[in-house]
Amino acid sequence: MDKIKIGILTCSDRAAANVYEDISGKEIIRYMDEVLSNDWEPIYKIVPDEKETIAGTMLEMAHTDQCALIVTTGGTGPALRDVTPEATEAVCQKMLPGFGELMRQVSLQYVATAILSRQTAGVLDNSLIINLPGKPSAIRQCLEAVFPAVPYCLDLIGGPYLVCDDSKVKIFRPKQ
Ligand SMILES: Nc1ncnc2c1ncn2[C@@H]1O[C@H](COP(=O)(O)OP(=O)(O)OP(=O)(O)O)[C@@H](O)[C@H]1O
Ligand SMILES: Nc1nc2c(c(=O)[nH]1)N[C@H]1C(S)=C(S)[C@@H](COP(=O)(O)O)O[C@H]1N2
Repeated sequence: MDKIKIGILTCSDRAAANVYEDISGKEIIRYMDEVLSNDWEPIYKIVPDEKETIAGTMLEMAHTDQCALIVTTGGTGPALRDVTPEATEAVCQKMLPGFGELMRQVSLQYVATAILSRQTAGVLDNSLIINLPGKPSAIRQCLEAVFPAVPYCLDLIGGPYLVCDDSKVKIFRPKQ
């Protein structure tokens, strides 16, 4: 069987310019390695905070690389150059606002500034895109909150059948 492809997209001017090491993107890869029982392969890219570049990379990951899931980090805040949610909205046919709502609610337990993130999620053809904040500590906090619903979402959009280590994530698939 083909490996499931997952896009990891770090949106950060400074990580793209090698001012700092991209810890957050690597943390997303580590999380997927820990929880997924499927054979999977990361398609990993770091781009600056440019809406057209981010949107173009999302389209490439979805259509050319056939990524079932695309997880972004960074660029979700209120600063002028934070445009990851705008890029996500530009390419998605459907938005899934519940992802952002839950991630902000969970993040508020850790930082009062959680409300500054405009992180969202949406469906681009057969791919699910999820935005995470840039802070390395936010990655696990946010993914743990939403991941139980991710496999069923992929089922509904014609993606691959995800299986997780039950001791790490309790996947929820409603009975059909
Ligand atoms: N990908 C990352 N890897 C490691 N640390 C990061 C990353 N993204 C953000 N950080 C850390 O979180 C802090 C706050 O992130 P900030 O919101 O300013 O980043 P950003 O908007 O994603 O990146 P930039 O401003 O370079 O485009 C940064 O100063 C940095 O210490
Ligand atoms: N879980 C979690 N969520 C978080 C944070 C965090 O440290 N942990 N940082 C907040 C802050 S300070 C900002 S400005 C916004 C947007 O961050 P971004 O622009 O790096 O995406 O995410 C927020 N959400």
